[in-house]
Amino acid sequence: MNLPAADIRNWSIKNKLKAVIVLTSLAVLLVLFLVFAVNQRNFLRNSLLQEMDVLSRNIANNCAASVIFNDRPTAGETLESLQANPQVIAGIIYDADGQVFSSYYKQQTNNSPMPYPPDLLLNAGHLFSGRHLDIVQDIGHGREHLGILHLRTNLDKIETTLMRYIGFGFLGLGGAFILAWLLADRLQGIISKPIEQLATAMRAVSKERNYRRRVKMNRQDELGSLIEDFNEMLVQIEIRDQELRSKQNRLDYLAHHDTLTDLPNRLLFHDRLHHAITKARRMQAKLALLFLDLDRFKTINDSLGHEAGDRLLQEVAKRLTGIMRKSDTLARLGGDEFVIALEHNTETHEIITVAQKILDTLSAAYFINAEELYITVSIGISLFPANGLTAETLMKNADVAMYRAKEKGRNNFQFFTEDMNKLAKETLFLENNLRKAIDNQELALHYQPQVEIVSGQIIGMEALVRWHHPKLGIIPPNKFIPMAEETGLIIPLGKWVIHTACHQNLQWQKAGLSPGKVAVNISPRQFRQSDLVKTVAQALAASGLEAKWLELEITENVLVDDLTPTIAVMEDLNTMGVSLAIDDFGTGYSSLNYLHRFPLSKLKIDQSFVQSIGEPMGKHAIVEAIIALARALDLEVIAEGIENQTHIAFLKRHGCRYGQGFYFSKPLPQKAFEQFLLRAQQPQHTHPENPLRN
Ligand SMILES: Nc1nc2c(ncn2[C@@H]2O[C@H](COP(=O)(O)O[C@H]3[C@@H](O)[C@H](n4cnc5c(=O)[nH]c(N)nc54)O[C@@H]3COP(=O)(O)O)[C@@H](O)[C@H]2O)c(=O)[nH]1
Repeated sequence: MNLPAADIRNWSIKNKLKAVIVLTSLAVLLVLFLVFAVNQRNFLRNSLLQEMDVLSRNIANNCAASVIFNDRPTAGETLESLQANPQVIAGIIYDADGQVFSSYYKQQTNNSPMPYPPDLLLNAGHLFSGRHLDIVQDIGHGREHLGILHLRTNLDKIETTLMRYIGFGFLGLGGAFILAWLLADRLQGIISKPIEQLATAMRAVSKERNYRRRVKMNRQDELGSLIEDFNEMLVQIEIRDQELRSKQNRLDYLAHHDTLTDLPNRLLFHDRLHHAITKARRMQAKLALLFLDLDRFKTINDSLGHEAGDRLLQEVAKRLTGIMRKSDTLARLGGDEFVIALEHNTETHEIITVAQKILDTLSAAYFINAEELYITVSIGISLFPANGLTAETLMKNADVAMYRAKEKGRNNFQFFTEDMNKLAKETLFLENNLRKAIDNQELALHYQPQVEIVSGQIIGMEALVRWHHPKLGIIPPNKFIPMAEETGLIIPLGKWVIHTACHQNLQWQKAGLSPGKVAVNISPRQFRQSDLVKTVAQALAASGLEAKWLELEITENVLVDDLTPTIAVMEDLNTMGVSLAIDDFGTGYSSLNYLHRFPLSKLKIDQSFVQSIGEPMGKHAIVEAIIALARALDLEVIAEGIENQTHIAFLKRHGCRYGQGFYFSKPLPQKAFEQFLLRAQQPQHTHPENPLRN
């Protein structure tokens, strides 16, 4: 049998051990047996040699006389006595001349005459050759050499005896093999069993991934150490496995949850919504998706800082969790957006109850960093299957409905209708078009005069952007400025406004129209843009307008950002000679504590306060307070949104020096504003109530 080394290597340890034990035992026994056989052979040969030596001496002595007396018959008789020894096959007596004197050949033996003994035999006295022992004995009388006796004995008896021994030996070896095999089978277990147990445990561990499993065996040898090490290794793996599992669980949790609020995130919500839809489809049930977006959260975040914003979001999440049922899924999509999937209570009146509860719960006061805050929420609602059959469509439509809620004045909820989609598409259309509007020269500036209330003298004008859409006509800034802010388009748009306003103002000055300062609105995103100072400098340089004729209107939200960089930008502008006014003053979150630190020149009272003047619930006190504050801080004050004499009278009475509003003029296109400036220079056209009207 041919056993390649690779095959043997593939044998089990058990079989290898058995083979080693059995082969080793057999090899040892075989060697012992060979040694014994050789010894035995030598012993038998020596015994035979001694026996033949005695026999040959006797015969040599007995036939000495026959040789002396040349008595061949007696010598023949003496040789015949060899018959008694069956091993002797021939005996020959040679005389001193080497001639055969007498001979004996055993009967029934195919004997050919033996030649005279060779020198080798004569010198040694005996010789084992092949199957014979030849022995030579001197025949002498005293010192006289009479001849030699040559006896030949066959070795059959020795060989038979030896073969018997060998036969027994092989039988013994066979028995020893069986015994060794049985013993090996038991002995190998001492080594291979623990290894097998280890292997079984390893297989089980890798299959079941049960690292709590241990191999139990009490041994003090190397295998004991191996098992101990193996168990220790399992302990380590178990610890690592637990660590890994907890890390994986944590990662899994983080991948599916919002870390700030601990609510499910967009990914998990999408998954759950998908399941809820599948279930609803199977059960032919309804489903409601509520899309929540906090109103003016950005303002709070900007004014009170991100930490306060985060705490507010956490509190909102807590309140929402408090009013949700277990079957509802609440998630935070990111920023100030939350979503809720309602699987029960999906009748319209029930959804309205939930939505109203959300509005009420979230609008209650929040106390964050010792500040009392209020926030509202706009909710868009889409229904399965009426408003969409997939999670994506339901989300999109609820989002669209939420935007409608924002447009409807925030702090309300809206159910999705197909019309809304049309509107959303229009908004997208506008956004895409706005990108091209600057290059296509579709933007224009309108100008609204700013007036010294008492004298009616024009002190400047506010530049207000308009979009002349080739198909849609004039689009008011309220419709595209927020979108421009959101998309970042406000940066190129704002640049265009500053450049155009500076250029136009100088043209009017050159035409001798005394337009005064031009005020340009700067949105928060524009202000935060690092190159605002550069943009303004470039606009002044490009137009040639002196900086003192440019005023930038920023909203209060800008002031609540990081103070140091805000002040730095304002100071750079101031150093340049550009003045700064706070627009919509009184509506934001600016801290009066810090107001004096900003290099401002003007406060602009928000038109909502001005327009409430004369109304029963009018904000007269606020208007008065802003005027007083401006005076205290040595700032100019201008009221915007002046529409009638009542407003004028109140403002005059309380010392508000400047004003702006439809009372004086609506924002006018460039040409119309030129006419307005011209008329203002002609005192004969003065209106009885409004010096600027005719
Ligand atoms: N970042 C920029 N914002 C701009 C720019 N141009 C305009 N805007 C902002 O868009 C908002 C809406 O502006 P608009 O429709 O032009 O309305 C202005 C006036 O028309 C309106 N106004 C003025 N007087 C009266 C009044 O007596 N009654 C009345 N109902 N409305 C009046 O107020 C708007 C000016 O407001 P303000 O800027 O706060 O002085 C508006 O927020 C603009 O700021 C631009 O180029 N960049």
